[in-house]
Amino acid sequence: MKPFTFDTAHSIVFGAGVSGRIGELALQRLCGPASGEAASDGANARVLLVTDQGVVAAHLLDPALRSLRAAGLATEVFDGVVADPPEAVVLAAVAQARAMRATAVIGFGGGSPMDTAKLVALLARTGAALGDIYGVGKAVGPRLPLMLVPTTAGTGSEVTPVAVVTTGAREKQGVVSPLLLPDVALLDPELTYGLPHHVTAATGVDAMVHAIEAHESLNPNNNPLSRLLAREALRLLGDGIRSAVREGTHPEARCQMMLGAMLAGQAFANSPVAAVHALAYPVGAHFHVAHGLSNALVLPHVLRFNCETDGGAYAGVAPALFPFLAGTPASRRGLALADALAHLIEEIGLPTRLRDVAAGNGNRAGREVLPGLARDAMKQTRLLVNNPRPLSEADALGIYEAAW
Ligand SMILES: NC(=O)c1ccc[n+]([C@@H]2O[C@H](COP(=O)([O-])OP(=O)(O)OC[C@H]3O[C@@H](n4cnc5c(N)ncnc54)[C@H](O)[C@@H]3O)[C@@H](O)[C@H]2O)c1
Ligand SMILES: [Fe+2]
Repeated sequence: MKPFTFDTAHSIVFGAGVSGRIGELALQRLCGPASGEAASDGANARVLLVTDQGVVAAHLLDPALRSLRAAGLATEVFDGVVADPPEAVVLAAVAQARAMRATAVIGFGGGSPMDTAKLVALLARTGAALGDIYGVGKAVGPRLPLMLVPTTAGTGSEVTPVAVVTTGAREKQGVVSPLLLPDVALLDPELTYGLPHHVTAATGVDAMVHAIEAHESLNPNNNPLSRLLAREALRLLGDGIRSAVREGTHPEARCQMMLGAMLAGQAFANSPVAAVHALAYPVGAHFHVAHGLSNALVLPHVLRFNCETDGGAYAGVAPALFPFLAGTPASRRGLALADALAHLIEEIGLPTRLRDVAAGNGNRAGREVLPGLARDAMKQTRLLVNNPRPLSEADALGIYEAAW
């Protein structure tokens, strides 16, 4: 067996309604002596809670703020995060943290607020410049004590060492460092009850892609723990997604989605994703569609491409997501998985063709944009090296043509 490393959040707290205890947990885990603070009664603690307007409008914050203040923690809110956060937003949040001399940071929302909070915890403490820490292992600590509270079930950011920032009109960069793993990941499925059905669907597919790509990743650190977690993630996500989309307050389905997304996050945090994400990033950037939907649009086509040279690809992972595929011969399971996913994506109400998003949402692009997308996808070498099959620019264009 190959040696491997597996990192995750220091502590994971999961349960329906558990965010009502956020004040008590923050006091114990972010303000005690373990966090480097002399006082453990919260008297000197100043918490910055990082979130976005959608989370505020959904009234998810009020109980959390009451709980934090009841625990005696002075708390300020930064609610200026936007989806796919640009550098300017991260810097504005860092400035607020510095101005209030924050002693701890809480990220509360989807991947966008959680990623922003990770960078705030790091930059507010060290004074480093954001531009200097893009890439793998460039960040230097220490960081402020950090808690992450997801309100979508998709990115798994609460357990990944990654923060993604939009750096130009159409480019994203990642900061990758174990320093970004939080002290506490607090998972309360009730926070997702009001998530709109299209966000539930898109973020749920994002989580599935994390698990599928982690399981098959060519990364040298692909490991048995990640594969085990990926299969369990897919079992939970496959079981829960239709009910969660249809009936947002379905307690069991929301638990399955939130736990499944977190397990998928743990899997890909230690066995990184590949070509589906590499080809999804340009789609999101050019057509301004959500991360999960970008993944859904290219997913079946990348899987079919990967199966062309290896009929047995995905044979181990397919039945975890779709138990009926256990009866399909291993040599045909990968293609059957691609077909079943295409069907599921349509069933949960997501657009299925690139041309659907290229022509809507304020966009007017025709298929002449596809070579530009293929060129941009090739910049994601960090991800492409993990793909089970080598992929050229011509291959990327072929996949976009198939997805158009
Ligand atoms: N760090 C990582 O490991 C990682 C992994 C994948 C993606 N990402 C990044 O995460 C971001 C995407 O995150 P996301 O898909 O969670 O979306 P998001 O955080 O951008 O949120 C999407 C929308 O949903 C709303 N929302 C969130 N929770 C809600 C709730 N409970 N009820 C109602 N509305 C709610 C938000 O206000 C927002 O409008 C992208 O920037 C992507 O690059 C990070
Ligand atoms: Fe993703």
